[in-house]
Amino acid sequence: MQGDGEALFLDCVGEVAVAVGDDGLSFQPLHQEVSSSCWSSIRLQPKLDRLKFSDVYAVELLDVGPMCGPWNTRTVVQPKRNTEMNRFVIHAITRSRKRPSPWVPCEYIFGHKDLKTCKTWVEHINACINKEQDRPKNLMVFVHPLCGKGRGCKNWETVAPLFERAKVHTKVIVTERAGHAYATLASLSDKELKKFDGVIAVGGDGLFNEILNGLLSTRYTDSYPPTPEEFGYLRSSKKCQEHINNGLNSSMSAGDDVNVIFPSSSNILDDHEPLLSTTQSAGLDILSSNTSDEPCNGDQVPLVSFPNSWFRLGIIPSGSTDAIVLSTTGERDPVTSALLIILGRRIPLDIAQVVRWKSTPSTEVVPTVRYAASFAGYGFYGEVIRESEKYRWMGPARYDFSGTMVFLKHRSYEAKVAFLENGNTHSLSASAENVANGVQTLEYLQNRPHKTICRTNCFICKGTSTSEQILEDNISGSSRTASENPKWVWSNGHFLSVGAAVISCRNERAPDGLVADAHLSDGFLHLLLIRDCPLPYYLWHLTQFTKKGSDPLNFKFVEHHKTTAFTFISSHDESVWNLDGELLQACEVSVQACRGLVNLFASGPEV
Ligand SMILES: Nc1ncnc2c1ncn2[C@@H]1O[C@H](COP(=O)(O)OP(=O)(O)OP(=O)(O)O)[C@@H](O)[C@H]1O
Repeated sequence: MQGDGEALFLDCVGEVAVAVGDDGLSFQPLHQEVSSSCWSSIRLQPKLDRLKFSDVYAVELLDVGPMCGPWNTRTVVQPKRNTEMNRFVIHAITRSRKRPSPWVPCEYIFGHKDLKTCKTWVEHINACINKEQDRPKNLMVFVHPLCGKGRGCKNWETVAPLFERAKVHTKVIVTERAGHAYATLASLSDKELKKFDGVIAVGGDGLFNEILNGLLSTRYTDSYPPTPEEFGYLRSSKKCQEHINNGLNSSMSAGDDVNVIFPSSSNILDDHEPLLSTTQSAGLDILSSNTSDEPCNGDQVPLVSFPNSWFRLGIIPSGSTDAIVLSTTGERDPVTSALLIILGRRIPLDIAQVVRWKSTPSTEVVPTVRYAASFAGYGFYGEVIRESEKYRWMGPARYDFSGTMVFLKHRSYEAKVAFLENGNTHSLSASAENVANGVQTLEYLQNRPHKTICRTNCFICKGTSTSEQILEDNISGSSRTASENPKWVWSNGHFLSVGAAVISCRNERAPDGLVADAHLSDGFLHLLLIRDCPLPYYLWHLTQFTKKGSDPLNFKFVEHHKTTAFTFISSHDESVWNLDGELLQACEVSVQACRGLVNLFASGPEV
């Protein structure tokens, strides 16, 4: 099988010499008649002569069956068309050169007169693909049956055979209510969780957000976001201490005064939102072994903590909003996502940790932790989600309808925002006085930083310190790393919206996303403060998002700060936040970017 290779018959191509290399197979046609045009027959990539094991997800022995010669050569090459042979098939992926993002399953069917030869090839290729690192063997899959237009189950049925073929075991749970996935994961013992290589959401951003929160609620034990001194929650540490003393939190350590370690088990206190209610039993057999046989862990430190290098999350896009999938794979395609999962692709993802200190100005301070993978937004963004709940019967169209209603109300909210200014990171600021002037000046346009788009193998996310990166940082005026002495900068006034994008948040309405140059794992949030401005300017700003290559942040009433953390205070009674499309009532929050907190089955967008 090495060297010059063994002669096999490749369906639709003819006789080829197949050789096994370190990282894949190579094919050489044995007859000149097998021209390059034939090589690019329907099943193969143009001019493909090599198949990498990293792109192969299964190999199977087939029954004896017909093999076709080259479909477009005039000369008949041996053996003749439709000769019966012993066969085996290699299942792999293919991509088009023009549009590399969608991954398409393809088959290479090989034939040989001798069954034993076919069996030996299958065993050998299987051994090679089993050596491929990082492929999942056991996954927990949550299917949201009502997501999108009820596509969840159908999408899972479409991709499930790919997992079966690749021998990836799946434990499938069809969700019965909002909060089901959260409750299952939050109450799952670490011993049970460790049996899985990852969790997959067959749904939209909302289901993914639930899974994320269920996993992190008790397993991420780092400190709260930093807050400015003026925020004044020194008293909160006392509050947290009371919770610990009451036994609500077992893994808290005495940290600094303000930013104490306090995992979101405090969420138990809040039963108004499905995600925050953990008291309801998930009613699943996987929970039956929950605590009884958990190995004794003296320090009560969770066995599974985040970040870690082994566990991954995946999404089979099926929701009405699939911004996380679009921003991390470049496609909204269940098959592409399934193949990225099966082949074990990996990318770290920043997560926003959002601590709600108060839900309304009159309520007590009770810190509650939530996590968002794509976006946290207030004002317009929160109102659209709240309004859309009234029109659930409309399906996904409710977002357009409520967006229009909220836009026409043109409501602004008085708030104070403080963000950490990190040395060289760029800030494009508006001031309250000149918002009515609309777009930015020519000087701004000339000085604005160069955009570095996050792509597959993004050097900014990898954090490598290459000379190109230093050069790029100099050109862009931005820096990957936070400054050692960041300072708090306050921005007060009336805002139409306040939003923090963790990733670009591409979606079908906004092809470049909310922030085109946001990165998947650079450790930064993009804080967007939209000051009150005349309605037509706001409309102009919003419509810019729908055009590829436009600059929606190029308005004087828009502030854009690349930061690692911010704090928000509003005295508004009905303050609501939109976290990955899910509602959270909160008038005081602190937010921080947690760099690479989780890993995704993805390889970055090929944009
Ligand atoms: N079986 C279920 N019944 C009702 N709601 C569910 C169920 N399973 C999950 N949910 C909740 O539905 C919400 C939306 O889920 P998801 O994002 O997957 O779908 P979607 O179609 O994009 O939804 P939406 O349009 O409401 O954002 C999430 O908050 C999730 O917790």
